[in-house]
Amino acid sequence: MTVSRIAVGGSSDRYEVVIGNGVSAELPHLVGSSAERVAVLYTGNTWLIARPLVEALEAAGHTVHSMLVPDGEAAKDATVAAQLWGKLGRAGFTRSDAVVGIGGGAVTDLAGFVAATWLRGVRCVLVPTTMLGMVDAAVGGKTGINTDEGKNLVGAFHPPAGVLCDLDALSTLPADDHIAGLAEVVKAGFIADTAIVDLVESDPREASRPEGRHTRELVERAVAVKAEVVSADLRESGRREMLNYGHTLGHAIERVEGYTFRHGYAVSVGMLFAAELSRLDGRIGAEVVHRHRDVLSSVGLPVSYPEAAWPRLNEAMRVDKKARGATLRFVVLDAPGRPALLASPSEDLLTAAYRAVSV
Ligand SMILES: NC(=O)c1ccc[n+]([C@@H]2O[C@H](COP(=O)([O-])OP(=O)(O)OC[C@H]3O[C@@H](n4cnc5c(N)ncnc54)[C@H](O)[C@@H]3O)[C@@H](O)[C@H]2O)c1
Ligand SMILES: O=C(O)C(=O)C[C@@H](O)[C@H](O)[C@H](O)COP(=O)(O)O
Ligand SMILES: [Zn+2]
Repeated sequence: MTVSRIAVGGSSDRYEVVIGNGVSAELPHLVGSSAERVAVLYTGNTWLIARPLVEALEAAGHTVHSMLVPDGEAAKDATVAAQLWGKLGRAGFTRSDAVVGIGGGAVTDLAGFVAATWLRGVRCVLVPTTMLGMVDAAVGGKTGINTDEGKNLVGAFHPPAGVLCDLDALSTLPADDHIAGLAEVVKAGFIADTAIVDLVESDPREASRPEGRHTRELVERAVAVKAEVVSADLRESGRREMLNYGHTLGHAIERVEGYTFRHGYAVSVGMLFAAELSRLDGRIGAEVVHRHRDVLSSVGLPVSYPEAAWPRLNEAMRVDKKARGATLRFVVLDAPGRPALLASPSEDLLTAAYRAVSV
């Protein structure tokens, strides 16, 4: 059994992302012996994965508090976080105790946020169970919840103590959720490691299946991209912004849809929009835009959105975290593998780019 270990962070906050089949068995070791109490956050869809891990933690001598949270984006809500703070308080969680998140990106974002805020920060271990969670959400220490005003508007940077990407978990993931995760994989390809794009292009059908022969390499390569970027710039004061490629429009779509549209799907449309912006700003040729459209649609990701939504999307983009005052800032490409920032594009440019991705 091959296990890959990708280091993230510097000397003071170093942790590993462990990738392989069966690696969630390492959970008790990562939680560590100093934690007496362990809160395990899971959803109805991840209980079968969480139950043996809860039993392993109990066998290791921890008092486990299993905490069911709502499925999907409904978990990333202030009322859910407040309920969990109440449970931690009533159970007497102290600074030596730990929080574990077992689920997709929504659960790991919530678990990280609760761990970051409880007593101003306790140990957190993440066991992502979706493709998207493994390649992106659980890595890098961005935690957060949504508000009515926008996506991830409340949160904290709180790196986990470790991340266990157990590829076995992907066997029960619905196909649409696997495909949504491929959007962040392709993103890592276009911003940094174009071998990822080559790999998906070489066999889109294989890439679309969790058990496909390229899955492990896609996870490893995307995690390596994220690890390298967040190790250099945890708090997003510069370089990390590249990981937001496709997210300015993507988050606006999620908000306009009331957070019912898969994050990965929204990012897919958002990436095509960012590619069109790059082309219209004279940075890349039409062939790079075609490459985006072809590779994203080849795995079943959406590449267009209704034209009539533009006024609402344009307004929703204003709360993007990369904005500075009234200045909108977009991650664009100078070439595949060379991201750049575009500040204050004109309304005409934005409208033209949207027209190119709308139906
Ligand atoms: N913090 C970050 O850096 C970061 C990065 C990317 C995305 N995100 C966030 O991640 C979230 C999206 O994550 P997601 O795509 O994993 O969605 P998700 O967490 O909503 O999970 C998708 C669905 O899959 C189900 N599921 C999870 N694992 C399963 C399994 N093994 N078998 C069967 N069903 C399973 C879930 O219950 C859910 O219904 C968004 O909120 C996004 O903002 C955060
Ligand atoms: O880790 C990052 O940095 C990213 O931007 C990764 C994104 O894929 C992710 O969706 C992130 O949650 C977006 O962050 P936000 O700061 O734009 O809310
Ligand atoms: Zn994302």
